[in-house]
Amino acid sequence: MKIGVIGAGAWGTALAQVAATRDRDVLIWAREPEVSASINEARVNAAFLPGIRLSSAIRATSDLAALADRDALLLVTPAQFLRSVLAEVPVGARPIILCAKGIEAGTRMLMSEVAAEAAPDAPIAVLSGPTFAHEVAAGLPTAITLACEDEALGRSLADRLARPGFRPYLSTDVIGAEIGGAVKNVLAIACGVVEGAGLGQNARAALISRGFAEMSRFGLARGARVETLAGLSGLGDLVLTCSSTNSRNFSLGKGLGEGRAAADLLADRRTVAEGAFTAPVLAEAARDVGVEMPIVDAVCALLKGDIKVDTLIDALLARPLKNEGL
Ligand SMILES: NC(=O)C1=CN([C@@H]2O[C@H](COP(=O)(O)OP(=O)(O)OC[C@H]3O[C@@H](n4cnc5c(N)ncnc54)[C@H](O)[C@@H]3O)[C@@H](O)[C@H]2O)C=CC1
Ligand SMILES: O=C(CO)COP(=O)(O)O
Repeated sequence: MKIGVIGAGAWGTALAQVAATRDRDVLIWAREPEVSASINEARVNAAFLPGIRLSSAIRATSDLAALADRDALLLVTPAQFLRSVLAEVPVGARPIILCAKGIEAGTRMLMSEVAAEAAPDAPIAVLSGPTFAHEVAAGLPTAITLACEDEALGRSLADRLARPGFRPYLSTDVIGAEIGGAVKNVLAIACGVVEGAGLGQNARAALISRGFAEMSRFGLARGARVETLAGLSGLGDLVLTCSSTNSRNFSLGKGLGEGRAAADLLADRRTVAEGAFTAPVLAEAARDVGVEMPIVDAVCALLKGDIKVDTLIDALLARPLKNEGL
């Protein structure tokens, strides 16, 4: 199975590196010609994954047509660009593995729903979990969920990607795997705010727990399974991303917590903080299914610049007491 990777940001590059540990022919599409050149000539992705020496089995191209000979495609552009990129690739009936974490603005669609529209004949899998790209590319031990409704295809894709240090766990719950990854990015912004505002470790733990309750309420309303939400792609990724400034979403939140404006923090960024795009569309999607997500609403308000951090924290803490259950 010849693997093609579409998107040469940090995560696409790390996944190409994973595929290339056993495979002598991995092709990655980079939107930026200078990134293709850097991978092909210097064996490094200086723009998006600096400091990692890349396998000589990875070839880069900036021509999407070059992916025509690939047997399976990993889609690793940011979520808001999945549809436009798929429109340019004649995917046909080749399996696609969706790796972006987000919800499409405007349509409120999950990535699998976008892909089903844009590449209707392609079998779909989702790859999502606690996976900082730098650690994966450096070969550090990592576990991840690979969800595919077709169990036999899921198994063959997992076998194709698995390495001793990279363990896919199989699931058939595509929606559940996607919801965990999309929601945790917004919650990571909230945890960053707690850090930036100096609110302490108790507050961070409370936010992870109550954030998980929000993720679960929304996930269950959308048909996700409990064990997926409590697994690698849900709780696992929530804990990782809420714990470290290695997360772009957590760092964005930290800046907000320190009182900086979202517009300033987001201006001129080359790397993506998906939670900033997901937050408003997630809040709308939650309202569609009648689910309360107060932490997500708070992140939206902060990103819009509608409210100051102190006022927001006071409002969250003043909410009526309630039962802990969902
Ligand atoms: N970096 C990480 O550790 C992980 C990232 N992800 C997810 O992978 C997805 C991609 O993130 P990263 O690789 O980190 O990106 P990145 O932040 O490293 O790079 C940004 C990417 O956006 C691409 N881009 C910019 N404008 C574009 C356009 N108009 N059309 C298509 N692509 C465009 C750039 O070419 C580049 O590949 C995101 O959804 C992210 O949440 C998932 C797991 C881990
Ligand atoms: O998804 C990730 C880790 O699983 C990466 O998180 P950030 O996008 O916040 O850096």
